[in-house]
Order: sequence, then structure tokens, then C-alpha cells
Amino acid sequence: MTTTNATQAPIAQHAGNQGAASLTQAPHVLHNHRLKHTHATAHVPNRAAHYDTSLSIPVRKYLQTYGLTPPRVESYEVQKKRCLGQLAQKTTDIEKFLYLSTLRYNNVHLFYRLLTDQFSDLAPLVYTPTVGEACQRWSEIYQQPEGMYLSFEDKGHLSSIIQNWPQTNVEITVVTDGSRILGLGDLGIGGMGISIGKLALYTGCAGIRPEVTLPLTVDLGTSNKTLREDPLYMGSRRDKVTAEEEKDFLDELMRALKERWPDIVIQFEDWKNPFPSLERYRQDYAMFNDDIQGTGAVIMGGIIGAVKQSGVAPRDQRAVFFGSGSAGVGVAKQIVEYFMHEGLTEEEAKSCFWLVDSKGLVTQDRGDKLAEHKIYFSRTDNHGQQFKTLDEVIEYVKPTILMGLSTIGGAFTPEILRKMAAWNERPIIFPLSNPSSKSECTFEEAINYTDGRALFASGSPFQPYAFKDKMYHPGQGNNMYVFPGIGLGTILCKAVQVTQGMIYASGEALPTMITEEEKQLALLYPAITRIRDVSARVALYVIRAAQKDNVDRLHYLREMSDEALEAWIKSKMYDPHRETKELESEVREIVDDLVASKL
Ligand SMILES: NC(=O)c1ccc[n+]([C@@H]2O[C@H](COP(=O)([O-])OP(=O)(O)OC[C@H]3O[C@@H](n4cnc5c(N)ncnc54)[C@H](O)[C@@H]3O)[C@@H](O)[C@H]2O)c1
Ligand SMILES: O=C(O)C[C@H](O)C(=O)O
Ligand SMILES: [Mg+2]
Repeated sequence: MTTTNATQAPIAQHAGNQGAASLTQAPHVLHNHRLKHTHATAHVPNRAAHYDTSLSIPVRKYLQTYGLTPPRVESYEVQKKRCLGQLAQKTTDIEKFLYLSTLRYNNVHLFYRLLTDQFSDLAPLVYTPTVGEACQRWSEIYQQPEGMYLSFEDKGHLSSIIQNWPQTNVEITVVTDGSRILGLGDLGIGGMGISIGKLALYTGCAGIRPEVTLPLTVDLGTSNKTLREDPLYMGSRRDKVTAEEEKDFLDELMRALKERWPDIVIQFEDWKNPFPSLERYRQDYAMFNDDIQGTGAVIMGGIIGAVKQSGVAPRDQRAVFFGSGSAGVGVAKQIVEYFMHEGLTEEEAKSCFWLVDSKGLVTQDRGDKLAEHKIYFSRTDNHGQQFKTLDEVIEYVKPTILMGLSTIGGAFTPEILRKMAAWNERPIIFPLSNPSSKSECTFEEAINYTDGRALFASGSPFQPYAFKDKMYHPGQGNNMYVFPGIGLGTILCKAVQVTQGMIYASGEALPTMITEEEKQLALLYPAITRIRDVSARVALYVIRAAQKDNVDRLHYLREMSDEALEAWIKSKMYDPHRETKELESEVREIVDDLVASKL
């Protein structure tokens, strides 16, 4: 046995050392194999959390970290003051992003304490919009491993490579190939930023433990020539693999993930053409596509309130979608389902939508071969007329709803916004493209050019805006309101699939969280500061839908009342504030036991 300096130090001299007396009598070397709370950072199974400066002296001694951190035992308030002070000294958002990444790596619980406490300020730095720039500059700003990279060249060996992931338990992964990151195009392995960012929100919003999350990026080549020629680029130099090659690779990947972690939930994120993989895997895996389904659900959740406030019945709504990709079609289909719940037939509901892509209005007789996912919404009532620009389309349709999922920043011009205001008492205007630079208009523009009458939600965050002596508050129609709860609900009830019913339910949950005060302010989404409660509610709805669809496996949850189930969900959520306290009491209990056994 060796003697540590720590145990020889006069414990009683230190502040915050209640219970120290028992430690003075404890054996010199204590092994921490009994600890449940040996939490790692998201990636490296080191003891970073054991260096938290809020840990008491006896606990530091037990953990053998005594002397390795400055002597003072700090409150969270002091830790927060220091961190926010350091953050404030960073002059650019990317520096702030890096500071926060390093903090997460070095002290995961402190990072999540800060994120949950200061969510409105910090989420835009950890996630959209800053994560967009981080992905663009990933190979330049790279600092530490925080996820898994699997290459096309690894095909045939994925199962054994996945064994390298140091955490034994993984409950959820976000997987991207980086081929369509936000509205920024193909960023290759830079997509890792988005997997990490989404999973940070899984933990921050839905309380999924950080060490059971796996950020995953597959390097299937990149169509981005600039990246391929960049000497710093950290991915392969190959061009994008073919769709057939991608399919074979993904088949192997999905099998390998499930083989190692049979209950894993898999979220696909930011793939250029994600429809085939969703169709291929949705039955056999607990998987969903965030851009098609998460976005569909979150926008449906906002539209429910917007349609009510507009005073226009669903059957009289006329929705122009600028952008007909994964998100555009996902959102339109989800709203069709909502309109059907409101009594419309599928044909009636579908006829409320006009989709626009880079070639103009999507019609059946446009003369080009429409991508599979656009056919459902292609118009047949255009009498041979074609409409090339957004201007032409909106003049033709005179919409009540204008959705932007086009990646074209500024596409909703002042003229278009003015027209929306002229045709509608409460025009519904949702510029949903990310990041902020790709937003089809800003909040300020929407308010200015509609004389404050727009019912507004954007993908990226905007600040409240004062107009004619009145304060206006933007809604953020971002899938972050639902994906954390979808994942949490799926994990907790051990669902074997993420059904369409579960997706629909996640969107339905959102309006139930809007307070009376928020309704008075015409807000379409609950305040983001309540995101943990919102995610718990989403998880409740998702679990109920899983039960209805018979895909849940934790059947005793079926017997619980909604109140009891929601409370149970909350009790399962990781709470970074509780974490260090639990470590403290666990260590103290062990030490007391050990001391007692020596008496
Ligand atoms: N708010 C959210 O939660 C959320 C969720 C998912 C996606 N998005 C955003 O939506 C945007 C699109 O994502 P996606 O997955 O659908 O991408 P995508 O590549 O599948 O689709 C983009 C669509 O925009 C159209 N488009 C491109 N240039 C155009 C032009 N000049 N004129 C008209 N249409 C044009 C394309 O034809 C295509 O239909 C991205 O900016 C993404 O960040 C937002
Ligand atoms: O990542 C986001 O902020 C939302 C969405 O998934 C997107 O692709 O834009
Ligand atoms: Mg996305």
C-alpha cells in the first residue's frame, strides 16, 4: 500500500469539509471500484468530473484528486461566474463555441449546469447557428475527439471498429454523413459538429446522460471540392460514394450498432437525400430522421396555434412552401396529417399546398423528372401554366401561409412580405432555413413589412423586436423542441420503432405547454427557457403513442396516470446539478462504511 499526500494533510484546515473526521481515520488508499458515479466526459472515460472544484475536501481525498485542483471548495455560483466571465472575454462566436466544447470535455457536469441554466444564451453557441460555422471550419478548429468517425474504407469491419467506443452503454446516436449541413451544403466530416451539437441538446433539454450519447459521422467522401483540396481537411479525399454504395455501408452500420447496443435509438441528421434510408430502416430499428420527421412535428406544433390565431379554417389555408427538400416535404406531409385530424380528407388537405423548388412551382407537367419525394405534392390544376419564381407563385396562389425551407437567405423580400400582409389579416410567415444567414427573412423584416401582423417562427433564433412602441417576440420553429423528447420517450419505454404516431404526438405535445400569458402574446411555441419541461411533456406524448402503436416494451408504464408518468420521466432525467451532490454523498457513504468496518 502506498500513502497519498492527500490523506496526510490536515483535513480540518480546509473549508467545506464536513464529514472529514471520518476520513482521517480511513485507510490510506481507498479504491473507488464501488462508485456508480465514475462519469466520463462524452468521449473519454477519464475522471474529468472528479476534478470539479465544487467537490469537498474529503471527497477529493477519497478520489485521490486532492491537491490536483486549487484548494478552495467552490459553490456553483462561483464556478458560473468564472465560466461566464471567461466566455465574455471571447470575441467571436466560434471562440465561444470552442471554449464551451473544451469545458464540456474537461468538466461535463459543469458544462451542462451552465447550459441548462443559461439555455437561451448558450444554445445558440453550442447549436444553431454557431454550430454551422463550426462544421464549416471543423478541420481548422479541431481540438479533441468527441465522437466516432467511420469511413467508407472501413466497410466490412464496422462491427469491430465500433467496439473501440470506450463507453459500454450507448442509448442514442446522431449519425450524419455531413452531406447537407443546415443550409450550408456538403461539409464532409465537418458534419461531426452537428452530431455533437444535437446530442448536447439531448442531454441539456431531455436529460439523457452525456456518456450514453454517441456522436457519429460517416465519411462517405464529399462532393465539396474545396474541402477535398484543403490540406487541413481531416476526411477522405474521395468524391461522394454512389447511392448503392451508401446503402450497403448503412446496412452494415445499422446492423453493427444494434449488435453492440441492442436498444440503441438512431437519429439520422443532415443527409442530402434521407428518404431512402428512412424507408429502409424505420421498421427494423428504433430510428427516425430529424430533418423530415422532427421538423415536420415541430412545425406542425407551431402551425396548430398559428392557424387558430389566423382565424382562417384549415380548409381555407393556402400554403406556399419555398423549398421542397427533406424538410419541406416532411413539414407539408405532417401538416396534411394535422388537417386530416381537423376533418379534411387527404385530397382536400393535400390541395392546400403548393411546393416550390429551384425550378419553380412543382407541377406534374413541368417537363422534368420529379424526384420521388416531390410527386405527392405536385400540382395538376395548373392548366399547363408554369411558375418559375417565388413572386410568380405567390401572385398565383395568394397564400395564407409562407414557409421557407429553401436555404436561400433573404428570399422573402419586402415586396413579398407586404403582399402577404395585404392578403391576410394575420399572415403566417415561417422562414425556417438555417443558420441565420440562410433565413428567408429576419424577424425584424417580417414585423416591419407586415405592420406587426405576422404570425412568425424561424429556424434560427432572433431577438425580440420593438415596433411602434410594442415589443414583439419571435417563435423558434426548430426541431430542437421535439427531437430530445422523441429520443427520451423512445429510450424510456424501450420502443422497438419510432412510429409515425410517435412523431405526430411529439408535435401535438407542444401547444399543451404554452402558458396563458404566452397565448396572450400570440406566441406559437413555449418559452425556450422551459425546454426541459417541454421535452418531458413531449416524451410523455411519445410514450403514450408508442403504447397505442404497441411498440413499447416497458408495459408497466401503461398502468400509470399521465401525471405519474410525467413525474417518472422527470425523475429519470439527468440533472447536472444533482450529479456532483450525488457523487459527494456516495463517497461519504462509502467512507463511513469503510471507517465503520475498521472499528
Ligand atoms: N427549422 C428547422 O428545424 C429545420 C429543420 C430541417 C431543415 N431546416 C433547414 O431547411 C433548409 C433545407 O433543408 P432540407 O433538408 O430540406 O434541404 P434539401 O437540400 O433537401 O432541400 C432544399 C430545397 O430548397 C430548394 N432550393 C434550393 N435553391 C433554391 C432556389 N434558388 N429557389 C428555390 N428553391 C431552392 C431545393 O430545390 C430543395 O427543394 C436548410 O437550410 C435547413 O437548415 C430547418
Ligand atoms: O440543426 C438545426 O438547427 C435544425 C435542422 O436540423 C437543420 O438541419 O437546419
Ligand atoms: Mg438538420
